[in-house]
Amino acid sequence: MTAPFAPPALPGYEHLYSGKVRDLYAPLDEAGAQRTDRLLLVASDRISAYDHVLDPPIPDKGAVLTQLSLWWFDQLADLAPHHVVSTDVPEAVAGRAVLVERLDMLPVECVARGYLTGGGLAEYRAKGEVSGVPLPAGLVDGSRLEEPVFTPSTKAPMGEHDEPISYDGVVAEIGPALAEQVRDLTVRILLRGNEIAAERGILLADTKVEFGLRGLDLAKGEDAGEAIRSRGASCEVVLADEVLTPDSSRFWPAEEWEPGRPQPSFDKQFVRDWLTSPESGWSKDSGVAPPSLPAEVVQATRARYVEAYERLTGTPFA
Ligand SMILES: C[C@H](c1ccccc1)n1cc(-c2ncnc(N)c2C#N)cn1
Repeated sequence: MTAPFAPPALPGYEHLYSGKVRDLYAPLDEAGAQRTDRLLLVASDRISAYDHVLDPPIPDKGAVLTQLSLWWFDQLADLAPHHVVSTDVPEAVAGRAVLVERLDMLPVECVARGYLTGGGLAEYRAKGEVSGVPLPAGLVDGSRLEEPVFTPSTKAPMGEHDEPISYDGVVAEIGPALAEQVRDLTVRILLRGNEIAAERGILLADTKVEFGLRGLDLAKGEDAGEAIRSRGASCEVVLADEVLTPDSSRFWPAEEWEPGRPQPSFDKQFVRDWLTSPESGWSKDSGVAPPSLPAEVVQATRARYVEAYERLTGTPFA
């Protein structure tokens, strides 16, 4: 795997954690201690495909996806409160970072699928259902589902794949009231997202959102899971992380939708096509890091991120 791109040191912040494409920091107080009420969520220009972080980064990808997520939080504000506090962030990450309220995160990756593909399609082909929800016979890759299906998974440790869990598994984790609330919210977020995106020529096949709790007030040393199960139902559920971006959702160009085959990705198709072409000299089953992307693939991919932002928001990307 290509050496991961080191997240920038940010004076006044402590780097906590890096995912494939995002970095998490804690703001420090005057005494240099971590603030416990805020986090800085930074979107890098890194892009991943076939489980590899690719090289080079895509210029402006972090900023485009941050600005898109902020726009979606506004579009969804009537469905759920969100965690965004401010976009007043260090110059080094201007436009691609958000100061957020630190929440007690629910240990569930909340996924809703409006179209059948990927892991959901594989489960359907094996069992005729997905996440315990029976589906009609005869569905194919890219079939639109009558209504979105909630297909949650557990949060896997860094670098591992999330494990699908049943709705009952979610109930066991966070209690029946919260489970119902996050399932309904996740489905409504995808429906709203598609109402808006479809008009602009983009289909959101599926999305992953994360929720946190406001008001849990964990005592020192208290087990978060126990507290969520016992008191979580009386807390406020807050939409966190990023929302309805090409990194958290499958973006498909609507005019190319054709059930019965893998759908082209709105944003990652140039990368996938090049990496799987003879020109790259790479094989996705090789287990070795992919070669660096050619400049024209980088630029074409940047243009697709910008195009998605401008189509959805109706605003030029500055
Ligand atoms: C998965 C995501 C992540 C982001 C960036 C880099 C790696 C992972 N993450 C989000 C929190 C988090 N924790 C407490 N309160 C919050 N408001 C949030 C948020 N968002 C913890 N991890």
